[in-house]
Amino acid sequence: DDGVAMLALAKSFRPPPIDWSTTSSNNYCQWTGISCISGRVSIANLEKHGLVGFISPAIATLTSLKKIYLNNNKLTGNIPKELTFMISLRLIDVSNNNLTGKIPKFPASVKFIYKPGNFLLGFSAGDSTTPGFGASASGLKASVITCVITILLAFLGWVTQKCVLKKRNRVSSPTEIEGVDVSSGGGHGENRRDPYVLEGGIVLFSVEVLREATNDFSVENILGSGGFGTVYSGKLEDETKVAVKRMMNVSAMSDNGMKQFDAEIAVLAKVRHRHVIGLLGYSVNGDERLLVYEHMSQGNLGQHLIEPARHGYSPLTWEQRVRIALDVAHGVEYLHSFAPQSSIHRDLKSSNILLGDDMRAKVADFGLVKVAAADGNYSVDHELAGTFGYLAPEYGTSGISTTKVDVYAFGAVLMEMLTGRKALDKELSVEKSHLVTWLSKIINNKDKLPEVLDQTLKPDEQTMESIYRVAELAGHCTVREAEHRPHMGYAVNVLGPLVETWKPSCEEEKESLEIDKGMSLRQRVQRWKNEGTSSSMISEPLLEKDNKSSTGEEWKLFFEDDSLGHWEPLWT
Ligand SMILES: Nc1ncnc2c1ncn2[C@@H]1O[C@H](COP(=O)(O)OP(=O)(O)OP(=O)(O)O)[C@@H](O)[C@H]1O
Repeated sequence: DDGVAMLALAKSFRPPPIDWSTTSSNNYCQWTGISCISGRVSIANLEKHGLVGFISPAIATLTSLKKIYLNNNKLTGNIPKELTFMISLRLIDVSNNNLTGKIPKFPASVKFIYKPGNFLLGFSAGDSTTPGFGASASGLKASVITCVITILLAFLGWVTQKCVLKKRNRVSSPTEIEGVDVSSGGGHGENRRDPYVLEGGIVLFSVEVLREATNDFSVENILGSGGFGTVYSGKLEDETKVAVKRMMNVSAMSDNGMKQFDAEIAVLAKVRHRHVIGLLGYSVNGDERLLVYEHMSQGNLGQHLIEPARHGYSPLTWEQRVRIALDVAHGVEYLHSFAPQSSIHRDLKSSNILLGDDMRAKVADFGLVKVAAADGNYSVDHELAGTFGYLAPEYGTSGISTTKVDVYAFGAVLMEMLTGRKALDKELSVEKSHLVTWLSKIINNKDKLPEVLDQTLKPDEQTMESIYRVAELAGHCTVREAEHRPHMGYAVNVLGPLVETWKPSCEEEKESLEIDKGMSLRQRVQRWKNEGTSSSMISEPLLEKDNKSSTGEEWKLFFEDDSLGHWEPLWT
C-alpha cells in the first residue's frame, strides 16, 4: 500500500491536483496522473499541473514507481537525494521548474531530465555568482528569500521523510540498528552518515561498508558464483556475518540483471520465513548492485550431495537429508500458499538450497520469482528461465508456469538426495544424464532402488522404509502431467512424519510470519538463525553454460518464446 507516501506527496503540493486528497489515501490509484499495477503506484504523471510546492522525499518509499513526470510546474526546493535510491525508478523528469540545490547523481539505469529550466539547479540558493543574482538590491533580496524558503522546505522535507519512513517501516529510529555502520548513505560518492531503513526493515548499505565487510571483495571471501554475480562472505562492524551478492556490472548486462536485483528485493522485503533466506539489505552505487543476506555457514545442498569431500564436507546422513527436504518443502509451500503474494520460485535446485550451522535449510535465490496466477489458472512465460535437469516438461515446451513447476524441481532435488547424483550430468550417457527421466523408471521398483542409491547411505531396514516413501514422493512430484503432481503441502505432510520434530505447517507459518519489527539487524539475524533450528534474458546463445556454479557443471536455460522449437527436451 502506497497510501502514506501518496498523502505526503499530496501535502507537498499547494494546492494538490484537483481530485487528490490530503486527508484520505483511499483510491489513490484513481487520482489524476497516477497509474498503478496491483495497487502499487507505477507512474506519476503530473506534467503541467501548475504545481507549487516541493518534491517530497516520501516519493522514495513508492518502491514500484517507475516513471515520475513533474516537469513544467513551479516547484521549488531541491531534488531529494533519497530519489536516487529508488530501485524501480527508470525515468524522472523535473525540467522547467524552479528547483535549486545539488544535482543528484542517479544510477545509469535512470533517465534523469532536469533541463531546460531550473536555472538555479547546481548552485546553492542565494549564491551571488548565480546568473541573475548579482549585487543588485533586488537580486540580493530575491536570493535571501530563496535561501530562507529553501531552508524551510528542506526542514519540512526532512520532517516528512522521517515521519513517512518511521511509519512505513515501524522501526522507531534508525539508530536502533545497533552497531551497523550504514554511513555514507547509498554510496553515491557522498560521505553520508544517516542510516536508511527501508520497506520491511531492509537496510540501505553504503558500498564502503560492504567493501570493508568483505575485505574489498577479496578472492578469499568468495563463497560461490552464479549466472548473475559472485557471492562474498563478509563481517559487519558489529561482527554480524553476512553474504554479499555482487551483481555483475549492470551496464554490461541486459535488463534482466536489473530485473533479478529488483525481484529479490521486492520478494524478500515482504517475506520472512524460517526456511526462506533473509535479505538484510542492499546497496546501489552507479552501476554497482549489491544484495546482503544472512550468512549460511554450511554452503549449498549441492555441495553436500555431489562429491561432498571436494568441498570439505562429510556425506549427509539420511536423517539430515529428510530434514532438509522438509525444510525446503515448508519454504516453498510458504511461497506458494502463505506468503503475502503467492509466487513461483522458478529456479529451485540444490545450489539454491542453503544450509546453516545446524544443517537446517533455507530456500534462496529469488531473482526469477514470479507471481502465481490464481488457483487453477496458469500463465505462459515469454521469457523462460531455470536450470536444465530441474525444468518441468510443460514449462520447457510451452512456457506454462504454475506452482507445479517448483514441485517438479523439488522432486528432482529429492532424487539428487536419494542418489547423490546431479539432476543433469553431461558426463553420463544420454539415457542416464537426465536424472528424473532415468530414475523415474526405477523408482517404484523396490528391488532395483537399493542399487542406485547414494553409496554413502548404507541404510538399515527402517531407513529403507523411509527411503521408499521419499522415492515414491519424488516420483509423484515429477510426473509428466502437472495436474497429477501434488501441492507442496502434500510433500510437507509426507516428509513431516519421517522426521522427529514434525509440527503442522500452519502452526509454524503463524510464528514465522511475524516480521521482525523494531529489531536491530543483529537481533534479526540471530532470530533467523534460531528459527533455523526447529536471468538475464539471453537470446544468443540459447544455452548458457553455467560452469561457474559451485555444484559443478550445470546448464542454464534462457530463451525467447520464438525459439521454443529449437530446444529438444531430454525426456521426449
Ligand atoms: N547467504 C548465503 N550464505 C552462504 N553462501 C551463499 C549465500 N548465498 C549464496 N551463497 C553461495 O554462493 C553460491 C552462488 O550463489 P548464486 O545465488 O549467485 O548462484 P547459484 O544459485 O549457484 O546460481 P544461479 O544464480 O546461476 O542460479 C551459492 O551456490 C552458495 O554456495
